Amino acid sequence: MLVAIGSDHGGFLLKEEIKKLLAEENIAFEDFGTHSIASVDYPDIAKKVGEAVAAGQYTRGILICGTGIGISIAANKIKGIRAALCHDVFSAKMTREHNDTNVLAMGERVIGPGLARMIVSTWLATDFVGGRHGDRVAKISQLES
Ligand SMILES: O=C(CO)[C@H](O)[C@H](O)COP(=O)(O)O
Repeated sequence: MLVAIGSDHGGFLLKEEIKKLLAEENIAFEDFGTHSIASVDYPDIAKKVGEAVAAGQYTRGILICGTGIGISIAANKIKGIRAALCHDVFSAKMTREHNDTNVLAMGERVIGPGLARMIVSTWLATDFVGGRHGDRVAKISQLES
């Protein structure tokens, strides 16, 4: 498992918290920025992380902005990316089992670090179940061509 993580300024503090979690769980990661609370544009970060994941250089991506909405919309424009905005543990589990999502998005201005940690741990630990869900994910991929 190799995780690409990134945020805009609105998600910077939560990104730093999630990096601590990844280190605690011995999960390798690379930080694609931003590296301070100075204002940046979230599509630029989504592009860096999304393209790295879509290219197969990283197993999964984690993206954080203020709400998680903009950065997930941007990531989902990249071919091969299935990004899910999750602010609860149930959705984090189900989006891995049913949607095989390869990017998790969250909003620092929406949830606290404790819940965010649980969401990340659940999302990283949950496998795609395949079967009928595989057929549906294949149909999502067909929408890209
Ligand atoms: O949540 C976001 C996008 O969905 C951004 O983090 C948010 O729009 C940034 O806003 P501001 O420039 O006012 O800090």
